[in-house]
Amino acid sequence: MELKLIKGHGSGNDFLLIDEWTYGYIFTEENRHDLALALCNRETGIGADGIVFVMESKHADAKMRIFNSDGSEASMCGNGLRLHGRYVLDKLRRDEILVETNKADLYVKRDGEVYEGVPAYRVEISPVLFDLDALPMTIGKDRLFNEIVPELSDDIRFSAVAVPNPHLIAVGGRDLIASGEQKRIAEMLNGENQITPDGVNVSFVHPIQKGIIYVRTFERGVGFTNACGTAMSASTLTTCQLGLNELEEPVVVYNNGGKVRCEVHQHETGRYSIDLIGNGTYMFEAVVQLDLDTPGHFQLKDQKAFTEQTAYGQLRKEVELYLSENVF
Ligand SMILES: N[C@@H](CCC[C@H](N)C(=O)O)C(=O)O
Repeated sequence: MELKLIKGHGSGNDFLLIDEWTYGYIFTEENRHDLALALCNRETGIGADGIVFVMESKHADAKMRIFNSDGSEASMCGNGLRLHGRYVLDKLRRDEILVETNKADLYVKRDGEVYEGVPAYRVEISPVLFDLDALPMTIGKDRLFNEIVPELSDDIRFSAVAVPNPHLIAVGGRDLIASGEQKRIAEMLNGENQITPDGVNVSFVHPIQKGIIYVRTFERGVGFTNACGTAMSASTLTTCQLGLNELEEPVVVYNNGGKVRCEVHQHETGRYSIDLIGNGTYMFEAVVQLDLDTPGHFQLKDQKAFTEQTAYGQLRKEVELYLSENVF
């Protein structure tokens, strides 16, 4: 069959966008898993952190499903939702839509520019759950906020939150980022283990100054990525709870692939939601010729690059300079 796709990214977290809805592709669950494994491989495939599927929704404007590069499905993806949302906003010629995801219906809105020539999209990150059962995480307690978990480290404090995909967050100085501990702990928690049997996204956060943080994430199902939208949202929330940032105030979040803005809201019921605002940039479109039974043997045809990457390249250069002066 011939499969049309767009490769794009949110903060350098790159995805293949496949529109099942418009093109009427019929996939089984196994097909989606196999496509992610085959096409996301950076050596033998096209290369990406995951596949974002655009689907029809029975009650919302569209539906998103996200598969990590290892073929596993995630319940949510913040950077992927911006890319998906941009595609659907353009398709429906709207400024705001509601997107069905695995566990919630979330809004996506156009929101000015994140940088000159780089349009921004605001997406809702919700629900926010603190019970460790929601991750799941088993350490003999119900919640984890800024505490040492002896099974993980003697001196790094962790907080856990599901948005609703699972996140473990440590906040500290430049030495924490440079420690090498993130890889060790994340690999342990994403291998066979009793603490996080489904794996977990692990982020190390460096507060640069009030209103500005840096986040690096080891993603479940992928490994280190340039950025993870749900992780940056969850990390901003944790810094607010620690008193380092303010609720309702924009926080600039630097990452290895660019920067976004996050705003944490607390509602009357006490529940939190987070707005994640950043780019959804297209890199190229192409047609993939493959047999769904053997997606590893594919042919990439009619590849056409989008020029909008140039403006993003400028943003990225500025971010690299900022990070070299303030983080590394
Ligand atoms: N990069 C994503 C999150 C993708 C899913 C994650 N790896 C998981 O398995 O939970 C984002 O931008 O949020």
